[in-house]
Amino acid sequence: MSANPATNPAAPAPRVPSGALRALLPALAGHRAMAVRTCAAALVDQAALVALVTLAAHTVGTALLERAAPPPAAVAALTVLVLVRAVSTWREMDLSHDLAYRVLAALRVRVFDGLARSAPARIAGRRSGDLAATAMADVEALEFLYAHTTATLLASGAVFAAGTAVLAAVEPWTVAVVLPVAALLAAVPLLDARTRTERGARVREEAARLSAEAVETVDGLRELLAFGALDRRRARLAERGRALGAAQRAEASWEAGAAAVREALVVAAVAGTVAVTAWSVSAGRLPGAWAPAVMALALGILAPVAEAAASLGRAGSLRAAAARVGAAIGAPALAPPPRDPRPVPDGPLGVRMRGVHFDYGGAPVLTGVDLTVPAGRTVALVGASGAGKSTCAHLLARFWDPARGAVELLPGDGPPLDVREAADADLRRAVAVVGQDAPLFHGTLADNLRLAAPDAGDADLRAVARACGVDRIAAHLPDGYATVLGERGATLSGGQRARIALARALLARPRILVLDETTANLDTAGDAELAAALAADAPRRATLVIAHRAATVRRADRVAVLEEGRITAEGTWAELAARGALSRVLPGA
Ligand SMILES: Nc1ncnc2c1ncn2[C@@H]1O[C@H](COP(=O)(O)OP(=O)(O)OP(=O)(O)O)[C@@H](O)[C@H]1O
Repeated sequence: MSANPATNPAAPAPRVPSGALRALLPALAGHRAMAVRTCAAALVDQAALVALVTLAAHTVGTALLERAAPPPAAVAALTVLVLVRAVSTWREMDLSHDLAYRVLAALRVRVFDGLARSAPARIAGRRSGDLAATAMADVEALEFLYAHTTATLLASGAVFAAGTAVLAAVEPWTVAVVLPVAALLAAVPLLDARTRTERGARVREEAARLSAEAVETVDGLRELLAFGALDRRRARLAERGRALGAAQRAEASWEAGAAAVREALVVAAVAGTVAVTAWSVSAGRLPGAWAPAVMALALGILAPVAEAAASLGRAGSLRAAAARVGAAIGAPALAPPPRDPRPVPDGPLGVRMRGVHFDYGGAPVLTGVDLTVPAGRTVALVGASGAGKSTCAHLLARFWDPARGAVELLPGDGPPLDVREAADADLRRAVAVVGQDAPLFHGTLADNLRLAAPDAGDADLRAVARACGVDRIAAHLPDGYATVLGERGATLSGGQRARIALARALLARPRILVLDETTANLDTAGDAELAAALAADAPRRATLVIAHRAATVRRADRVAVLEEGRITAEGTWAELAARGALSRVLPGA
């Protein structure tokens, strides 16, 4: 079993870059006016409370000494302060949460943009549950930072400064008690900032792991059941849950310790203030009636400092979440948008890979692929499993860029256009890739078909659906094309999903179509039916077919063999079969 940092204190703590919290603060920039209003409300809220307790203490002290009812003006002022405090508390909470939720909504979109920009390689390297944790739980955790920390810190600082000035004017010795206690309160979260960050990072990491395991388990429930692996998986989930619990417990007990230290400091401040005030009264420096007010003011300005110190401490444990969100937001684009995008010319298009080298950060996958699919032609790409065929498909659609070489669009007239320079929207309209298990989305069958062509009319939709056999699927669904498909199309068979995925691509009328094992889930008759659907307007597009099935490959105009990272043979089926170039990659050819 792997060492668990939450249960094994010797394990290296997750590394969190410094400045992670600060790096996210510009997210407030778009909401400056609201942030200022939130800080103002927090300031009024805290100031009203300090004024209220100070005035109340003074009123009671005076009434006791003079044995007289408090004057109506003092009662009225106290009433007003209670009302101001009530309204400002409501206003501060309302504004701070409004601000926090607006910022979080914008952050979620930016995290999604970052993932989309760096997908799909990034997604391949991380588990989807982990990504979901980043996008949702980490962003959610930051609510505390935006809603509670920033405004609390500023307001308590201002109230403390003003209160200290008043104390200094009335009885300077009380400042000698208040200042060191406030300094210690502020220092506690700073002193243990590093370990606090590490503990917070462990909690978030364990939560992300648990989320990844849970998503994977639910996704693979059928396989786990079929292979009798459910109990083992359950035990693993329980272990992950325990690890998360241990990390949370470690964080909570430290938090409890920090709270106890804060309380002890406040108690010391109470004792010190009582002693100093008594001494001041007995020395005749302070009128007796003022003593309760001075004590109330001293403690009243320390309470927000203690609260701010607690917020600062909790914010420190959010550093890991902030770092992950920041990393997702700042993820570099794997296919950066062109600086000076060029439109993709109208008319027929071919596509060419020229000297393409590519790797996923490890061993080279493609080492100089030269492959041309002319407009109006169909080329089949064959190769052993893992040879890099899907990688070629993804490069053609510009999910990634080659390390060396180029992918070029070949217009009927005019020079080749490097896909790195093509306007993204034009490129997406021109090129479609249909994989073996293209995911469907929660929504109606018609919505799924219109994914790439939202404006396609009903007549076009039905014609394409008929050609791909999707009309027969719709006929068996309760509401036909208006039937809501389950998440990822889970209610459909693999072959049905393949038909819908192909119809979805054809409806968008791509000029370059890449079929990556699209019909692998279909029987021979289904494969032939989809081939006929494709043949109908094959002359008006360039088609690259990646397949392991001989019948599918045979229909192509030309066949290219991908081996050891490059094209080792190319020609018609008959030519290659005669040379024996296909037998290695297509058994029986
Ligand atoms: N996202 C990824 N990150 C890292 N390595 C990857 C990634 N995708 C593919 N690979 C690796 O790149 C190599 C080529 O994979 P690719 O999917 O292109 O092969 P393929 O020829 O399409 O295989 P198959 O016929 O089995 O689908 C393999 O070694 C694979 O493990």
